[in-house]
Amino acid sequence: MSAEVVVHDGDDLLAAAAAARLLTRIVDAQAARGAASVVLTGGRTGTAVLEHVYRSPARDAVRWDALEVYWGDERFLPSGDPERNETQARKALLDHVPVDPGRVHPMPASDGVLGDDVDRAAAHYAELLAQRSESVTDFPVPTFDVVMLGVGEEGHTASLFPETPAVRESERSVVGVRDCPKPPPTRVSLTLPALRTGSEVWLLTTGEKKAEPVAAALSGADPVEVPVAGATGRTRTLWLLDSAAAARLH
Ligand SMILES: O=C1O[C@H](COP(=O)(O)O)[C@@H](O)[C@H](O)[C@H]1O
Repeated sequence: MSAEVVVHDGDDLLAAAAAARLLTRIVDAQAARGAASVVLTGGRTGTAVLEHVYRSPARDAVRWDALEVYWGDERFLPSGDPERNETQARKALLDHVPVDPGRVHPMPASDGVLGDDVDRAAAHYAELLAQRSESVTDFPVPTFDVVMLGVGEEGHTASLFPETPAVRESERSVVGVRDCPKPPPTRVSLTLPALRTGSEVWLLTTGEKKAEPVAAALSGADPVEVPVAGATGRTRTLWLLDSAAAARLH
């Protein structure tokens, strides 16, 4: 299945349009199944999308108490740290809508009950996903209606960086990641096989620095070298770009 690419004229327009898509996808899934499940991304674009969801009048069409929320990756920092993807998502949206706290599933923090062992944190999140698995796919993770992901300048997605054991992982759904080239160095990430269980995978990114990895991924790069090239959805892979990030596409 080929990827779809939608290019918007500017980062704010991209975030607004992606927010509209996300609201529609959640409402449709809830109408069909009574529930919806999303995987959030960190980063500027992913957070801007959540801010737009919060500002949209259509947010009231969502049954927030019937939404399962997961994360694709997390910076392994103390709870509440402003650099945590969870903290940013809560500030942008989750603190302002009536989500069911029992359905919001942040990755562990480095000062939590599991201690500061990132591998233990990853195993714990993998167990949480396995317990919520509905066997829609061969991998022990829940049904994800939408997996939202960002793109790093060197082609990383979630916290899967080029040429690392994490991007090569094929058995586990969640891994601890150390020595990341982008700070903070220690992170927790879903693996490519886990991300690929998503019904729809959306890659959101903006800016000229992302043009090269975007072009490489869409030209069929090896995911070990350009991890975002390996992030595909079961029914849809959708790239949502601004003009600058799309500049090297032909
Ligand atoms: O560190 C991270 O960065 C990427 C991309 O972020 P951006 O600000 O360049 O859009 C993000 O996808 C990932 O979740 C996050 O942990």
